[in-house]
Amino acid sequence: MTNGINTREMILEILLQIDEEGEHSHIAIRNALSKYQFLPKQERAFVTRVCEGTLEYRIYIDYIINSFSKITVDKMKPPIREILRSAVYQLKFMDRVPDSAVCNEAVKLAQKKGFYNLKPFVNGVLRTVARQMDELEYPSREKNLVKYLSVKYSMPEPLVLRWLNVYGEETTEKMLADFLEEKSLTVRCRTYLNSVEETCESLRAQGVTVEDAPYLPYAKKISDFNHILALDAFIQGKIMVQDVSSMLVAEIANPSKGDYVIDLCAAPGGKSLHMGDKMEGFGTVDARDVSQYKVDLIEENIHRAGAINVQAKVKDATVFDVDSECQADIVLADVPCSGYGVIGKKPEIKYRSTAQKQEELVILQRNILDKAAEYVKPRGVLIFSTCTIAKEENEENMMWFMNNHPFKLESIDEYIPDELKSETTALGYLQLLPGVHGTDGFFIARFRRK
Ligand SMILES: C[S@@+](CC[C@H](N)C(=O)[O-])C[C@H]1O[C@@H](n2cnc3c(N)ncnc32)[C@H](O)[C@@H]1O
Repeated sequence: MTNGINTREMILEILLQIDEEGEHSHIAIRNALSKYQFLPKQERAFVTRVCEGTLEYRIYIDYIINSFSKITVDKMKPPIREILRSAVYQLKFMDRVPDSAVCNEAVKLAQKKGFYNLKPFVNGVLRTVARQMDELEYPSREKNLVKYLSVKYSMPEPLVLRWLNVYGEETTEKMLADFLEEKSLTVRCRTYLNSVEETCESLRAQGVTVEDAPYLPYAKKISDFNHILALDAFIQGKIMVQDVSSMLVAEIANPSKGDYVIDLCAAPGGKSLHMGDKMEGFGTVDARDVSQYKVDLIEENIHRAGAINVQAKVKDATVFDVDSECQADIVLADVPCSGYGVIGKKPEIKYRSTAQKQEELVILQRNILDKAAEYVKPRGVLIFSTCTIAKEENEENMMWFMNNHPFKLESIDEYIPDELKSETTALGYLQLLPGVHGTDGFFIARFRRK
């Protein structure tokens, strides 16, 4: 209990919002923490870790609970289920709170939420878990590889199976392990108006640890800070939160100073602003997205960056815009996708994916690519990118596009670091895999209009 706010209750509310109301985890956590701004740093960190950890390890945790409870997790009332899950996360993965306190707090919370008669059940399950979880037998790797990987890395079986078929056992396991790794935040130091060194000095002066991120000299990993909103380098627009994989998009697009660039799915504006910076304030980046809410996010970033050559507009990329026909030197189609490449940052993605959603996404992506093709000038460039590792959304869409539009793939080797060059980059595309390339999972293809 801190200043009248029960952190366990906060955790429960956040988890229910994510699971029952479908909220994104980072938004549910951010909203709850900004409501209780006076919470000390340590308590904020505790709430964040328990929420994120409970979500990341849900399948693993449910396996433990189901091994000791007569009622399986899927039959429990949602508040009881989340109270048990978050308590088991603390018992299994955190040393900060003694086991007995974890159990007592969970029982008290169940009572407070009106489940007086379930107090003995919550108490019984948690005390048994605390006593016996280390002797629990997990699925056998030899007998059932899919189930073993699913429980160990808390990944739904259909996704494990799909990746085993595409990427094989070794790569799949590397990706699964990487999704659960805690990572520092990656930022792009804007080189257009400041030197990287000045920006790093400003960060270090505020106690931030700054390390090199892979591949790009202006990409840095930052840690040891309480809130990014309090960092001068952030307030002054010297850094943008962006994964290296996403920075590679502007490298591969390689815009020239006076270009006209259309970014069809731009919010919150990471790649638009990067391209604007590479154009050193000249030319125009038309940053579009489907709703005013999304465009407001781009505007916020344009304002913070003080970017003069990026403009944000509401425009639905599935609706043909006659005024843009054959106008752009470069079109970026960074399309909405399944997001499997960023499961490490948004763990709820793994529990929400279905085959039907995936099929609908491919239809939407092709619809957007059809329009994107029309906006590229003759001999202009189209960049197609996603933050996923699904072949249907990446390579298969790329092949479909080439077969249906007057474009050809073009080598990206001159725009990327040597470590990333391969047979596919010589052809014109790059699939980055988590745990293999040290970035989020990401796909980028570069086409030239004939
Ligand atoms: C992968 S995100 C874009 C990230 C962005 N390019 C960046 O670097 O910050 C995909 C975006 O597509 C947008 N989107 C979805 N459907 C759209 C549509 N029909 N027209 C335009 N944008 C759309 C979503 O709102 C979302 O912001």
